[in-house]
Amino acid sequence: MVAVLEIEGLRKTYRSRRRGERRALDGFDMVVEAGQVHGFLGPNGSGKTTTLRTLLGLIRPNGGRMAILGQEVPANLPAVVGKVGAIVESPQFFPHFSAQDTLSLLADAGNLSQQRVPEVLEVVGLRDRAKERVKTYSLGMKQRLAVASALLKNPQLLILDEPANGLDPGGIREMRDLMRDLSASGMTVLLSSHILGEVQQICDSVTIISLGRRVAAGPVAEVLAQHSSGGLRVRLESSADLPAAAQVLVASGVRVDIQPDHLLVSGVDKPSSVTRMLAGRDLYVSELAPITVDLESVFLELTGTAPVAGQHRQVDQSAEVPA
Ligand SMILES: Nc1ncnc2c1ncn2[C@@H]1O[C@H](COP(=O)(O)OP(=O)(O)OP(=O)(O)O)[C@@H](O)[C@H]1O
Repeated sequence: MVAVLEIEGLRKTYRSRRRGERRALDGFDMVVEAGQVHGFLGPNGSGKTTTLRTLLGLIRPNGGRMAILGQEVPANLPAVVGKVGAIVESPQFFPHFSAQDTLSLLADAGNLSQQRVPEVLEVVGLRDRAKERVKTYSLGMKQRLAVASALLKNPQLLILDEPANGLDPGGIREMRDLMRDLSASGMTVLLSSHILGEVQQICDSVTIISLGRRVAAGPVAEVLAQHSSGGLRVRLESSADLPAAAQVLVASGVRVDIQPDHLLVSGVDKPSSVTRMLAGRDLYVSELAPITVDLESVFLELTGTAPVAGQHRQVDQSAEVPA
């Protein structure tokens, strides 16, 4: 696999009079391979936008290295900038311009073919409103215009910060299909999002950032598997047999948690051994299912941001740099 994007040991410290020196990125690493839709996930303030802005040369890092399409950036940014489309934070458009005029202007400014304008308007579903002023657009329509502007140059790498922001459920689904189509056409997509169910459906791979450091990365299925307990849910034909079944399993060295209508079993090599052991004692299994984890629970565990009853979590992910 070819890496379209590589980040190693990226560091960024912000200085302000009020808060002193704060570390937003603390040796962050990320690799995005060609043709993937890659999810970039992290709690508020964990360093995602700082990473993307640093990558695009908008802010200067304090250390580490980055490469886009094999070119070290920011040094070689001019050589790759034409192959990277990005929306980082909500872009602002002239409110009195139509989508068509906006894109036409951007195409001119970027020395791109005007033919791309109707093509991208069609792709993002704005064709029928293309001649109306941007100030009459809904949030979701402005978001679609932003994606259209990033697609104008038919980039090899598309970077989208919260692209589903403000989209209705139909729009979210269209955005999902659009990203799949773009990826199928060979484009690599880096997608920063907080909608984890969506990320789990769209993305091939993910990087999770917390406190300016990578806490997980890899294909979505692998990240989920690494954090799955490997446990099983076991139901019996009769719930009255659960205590007896638990005794049999515990005696064979398996960990068992008795629930009202099933057992949670962990530490089993082969699920079939559970069925065999219990059937040998005339206890019959009616359901044996692996306990699955989703991206949201993995994210909450790894970033330590699961809600705690009675507490209001304060959002501050940057760390104070010791004097
Ligand atoms: N210009 C700035 N000056 C000072 N601190 C900043 C600046 N920009 C960002 N920070 C701080 O850096 C940390 C990381 O912010 P960043 O915007 O990268 O987070 P994020 O992961 O994109 O968050 P969100 O999910 O809320 O968009 C935060 O603590 C933020 O307050």
